[in-house]
Amino acid sequence: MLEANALAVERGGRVVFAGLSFNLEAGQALVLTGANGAGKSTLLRALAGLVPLAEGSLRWSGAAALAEGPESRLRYLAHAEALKPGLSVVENLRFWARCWGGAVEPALEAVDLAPLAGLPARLLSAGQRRRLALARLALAPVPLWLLDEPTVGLDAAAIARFGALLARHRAAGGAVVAATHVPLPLDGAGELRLEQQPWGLE
Ligand SMILES: Nc1ncnc2c1ncn2[C@@H]1O[C@H](COP(=O)(O)OP(=O)(O)OP(=O)(O)O)[C@@H](O)[C@H]1O
Repeated sequence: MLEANALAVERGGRVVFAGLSFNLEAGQALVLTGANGAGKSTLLRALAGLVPLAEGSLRWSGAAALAEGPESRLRYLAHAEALKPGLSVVENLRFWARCWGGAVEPALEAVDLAPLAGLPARLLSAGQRRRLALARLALAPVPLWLLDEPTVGLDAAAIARFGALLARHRAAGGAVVAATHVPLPLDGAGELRLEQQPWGLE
């Protein structure tokens, strides 16, 4: 699905990482680990096409991955939930469903937020906000999910539900790349450990 070859990214004139290569096939998961500042978020942003590559190449394959633009190929969930605080839970999801398609009710059910559907997003707890962000993944299917510390703030039940969502995505041929400092519910995932660059330790 995705072949990353000798990737390098520079930020602020410094090399964040270089020479990173990996392959991701349908159904596979890759967990990015490494110290603070090692470049996990930067790699996710580069895979999402939000940060330019200084070197290397990304090659996509498969009809779904090549269809139209990045929106049909991947979902990127950053640290920030990017919610609209004045809109209710269900209105937030409807906004994204208008962009990407998909059904709102099953997505709310997938993260157990249906009972809070009418609540303004500004009133959600930290874990509920994170669950609403994750609900976006359950809208329209895309081949690749890029997730930055997706379980931060989630309780045990929410992590289990998220694990089920990940498993359904992978069983349907989806792939996952996730940055994390804690174990994730991703059976059989590979690990790519990013090493801190020397300047990051100064
Ligand atoms: N726009 C930028 N300009 C300059 N340096 C940047 C920029 N964005 C990120 N960096 C630097 O790139 C390095 C990697 O940052 P990144 O956020 O990718 O690390 P991370 O591994 O995700 O860290 P954490 O575990 O703390 O989330 C850091 O040293 C950071 O300061």
